[in-house]
Amino acid sequence: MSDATRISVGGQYDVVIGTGLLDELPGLVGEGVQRVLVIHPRALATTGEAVREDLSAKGFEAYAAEVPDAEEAKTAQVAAFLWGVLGQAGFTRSDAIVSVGGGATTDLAGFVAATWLRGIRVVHVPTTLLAMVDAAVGGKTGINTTEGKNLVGAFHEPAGVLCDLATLETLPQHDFTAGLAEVVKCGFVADPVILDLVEADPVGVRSPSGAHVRELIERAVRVKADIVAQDLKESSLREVLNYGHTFGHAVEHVERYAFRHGAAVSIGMVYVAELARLAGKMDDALVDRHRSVLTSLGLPVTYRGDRWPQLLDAMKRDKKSRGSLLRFVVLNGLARPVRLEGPDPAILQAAYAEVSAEVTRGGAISL
Ligand SMILES: NC(=O)c1ccc[n+]([C@@H]2O[C@H](COP(=O)([O-])OP(=O)(O)OC[C@H]3O[C@@H](n4cnc5c(N)ncnc54)[C@H](O)[C@@H]3O)[C@@H](O)[C@H]2O)c1
Ligand SMILES: O=C(O)C(=O)C[C@@H](O)[C@H](O)[C@H](O)COP(=O)(O)O
Ligand SMILES: [Zn+2]
Repeated sequence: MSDATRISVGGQYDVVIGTGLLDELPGLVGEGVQRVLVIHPRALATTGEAVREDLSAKGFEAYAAEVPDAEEAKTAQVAAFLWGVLGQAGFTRSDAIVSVGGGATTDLAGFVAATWLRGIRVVHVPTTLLAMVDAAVGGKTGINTTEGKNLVGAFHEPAGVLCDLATLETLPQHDFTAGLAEVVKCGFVADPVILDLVEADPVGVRSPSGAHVRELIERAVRVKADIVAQDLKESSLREVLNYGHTFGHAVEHVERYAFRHGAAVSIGMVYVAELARLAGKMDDALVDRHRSVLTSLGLPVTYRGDRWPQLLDAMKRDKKSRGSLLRFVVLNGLARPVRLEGPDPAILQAAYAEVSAEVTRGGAISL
């Protein structure tokens, strides 16, 4: 009997969580589809080829394209390479893409699916914790430009998301830990039981086989599914999923993606908690809870203190900005997200001092 959990995203598609799910892939790719392109990163060459062979055995004209690992894949050049593959193989509007990989791969493959012939079918097979709980769900796709993170993209929902938990077994520890940052984010913005579960067993949840890991994945997916079902195109509510990302994306950009996304978001959540405290919206205990939960998982909560002009510049290009107005998602108490618009530049910098202070005292935890 299947152990799968199915979480519907607004009745449009399901996120399936379990093991041995690949049998479901041909059905999700769809009956009328002739050609399928499996897009996978270098690190998953064997898995990507196995998926391609399986689809081929099921009668599809199946191709595979290898892309660079991690953030190096999210470029216009790599997207153009994939458009070339699709063009040469003659992909039509009734053909499909399957992504097999982490969030960088699902973002890229989703973007290529959104733009090829103005939109073809895509199925995501996320293989990192972060991609399962966040990137593969909700239809945000994108690539980076020289100026910043995810600056080019489209909303393009998948036809389905298959989260095979067995794939997490080969994920390096630091990537699994980075994914926990987005799980914790869901705890702070919407589902505090997530925080209780992490606090009850911070060591156990750092392993894919940890007792509460599946529940954490399911809870985080439910948070995301519930929000994107109400506001796919981020006209308002969806912005809460960007908690910690204004500063986090700036760190990623300034560090030229040497930090994993989840690690940068971890620092970004502490930054925005400090900002909320300075704006009179968050008490000390909740700020401390950010630091203690994230630190207990081995996530970083500090950043070097000598990058303010670059960080501020990068934050201005955040998608929540409006004109010259910086906008942040902050918490006005646990699971009560609100907007903080155009904060006083003095508290913006003071919050930075709070996350950078510890670097000089004892050194940052890095991932
Ligand atoms: N679209 C969204 O809603 C959304 C949400 C969150 C994050 N993101 C994006 O997701 C990206 C981060 O995703 P990520 O943390 O999954 O990182 P990633 O995709 O960069 O993957 C991390 C590394 O793990 C490798 N890998 C993937 N699966 C593996 C496995 N099972 N075993 C061994 N190695 C494996 C990858 O090749 C890569 O080197 C960022 O670009 C971020 O902007 C998008
Ligand atoms: O789904 C969303 O909406 C999110 O904001 C989820 C984030 O975790 C994710 O990193 C997203 O890619 C950020 O989007 P961006 O619009 O700030 O580029
Ligand atoms: Zn994120």
